[in-house]
Amino acid sequence: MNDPKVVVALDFDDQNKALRFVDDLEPGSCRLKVGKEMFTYFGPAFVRELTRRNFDVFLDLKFHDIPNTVAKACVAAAELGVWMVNLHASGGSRMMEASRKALEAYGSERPLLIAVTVLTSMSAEELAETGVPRTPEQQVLYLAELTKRAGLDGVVCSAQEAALLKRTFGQSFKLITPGIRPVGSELGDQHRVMTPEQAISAGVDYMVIGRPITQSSAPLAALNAINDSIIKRV
Ligand SMILES: O=C(O)c1cc(=O)[nH]c(=O)n1[C@@H]1O[C@H](COP(=O)(O)O)[C@@H](O)[C@H]1O
Repeated sequence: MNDPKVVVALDFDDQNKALRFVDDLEPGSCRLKVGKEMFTYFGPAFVRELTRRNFDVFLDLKFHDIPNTVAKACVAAAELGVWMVNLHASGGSRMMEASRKALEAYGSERPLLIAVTVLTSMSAEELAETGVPRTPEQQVLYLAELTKRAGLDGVVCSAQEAALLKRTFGQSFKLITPGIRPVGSELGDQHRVMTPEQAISAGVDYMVIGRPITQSSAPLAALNAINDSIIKRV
């Protein structure tokens, strides 16, 4: 596969277990995501080990801080050689623009810079609880607009919002969607979910999938089944 669509979320608390899991994977069949749990336990060395094995790594630390701090954190991610890095769009356009500019020095080698809109675990009620006076869909659209104007590569959103965002912002604006659940798998803490086939049909560029693969009794078979299910639609 030239451009694997599945980004496996490596949310393990044991590095050796994670690496044994990765031993069975091919860089051509998926990309890998390192998030807050693994990065806090195992740090940059773990990320370097994955890039050494030729995997594209999405460093998912969802930066949200003052513009100078986030821009420098994005540079640190570029130094690590990751494929993609993210920040929270709600940090504002000045923070996003500073980060984009800081990555310009890396030219075509720079990581993709992606903004999180509304977390896929959030329901309408939970979003309202944070003081946002919009539906999740309206807020995703609002933050995606801010992200596009700041010149970032795309957003993290739910696949439920993908068709609307592709229509509004065009094909080149990348959509990365967690909250993916193959038919029959448990929702866990996710709320705004879709199946892999639905997500690809909606125009999603990359799907982040964790527990349905990593917690499966046959993880490789679970990944292969997802890849097979979307291959006709890519
Ligand atoms: O940025 C992310 O990756 C992310 C954004 C979001 O809105 N929702 C979301 O679930 N994620 C991440 O995507 C992964 C989803 O994992 P599973 O729910 O196990 O498939 C987790 O590692 C989350 O941290």
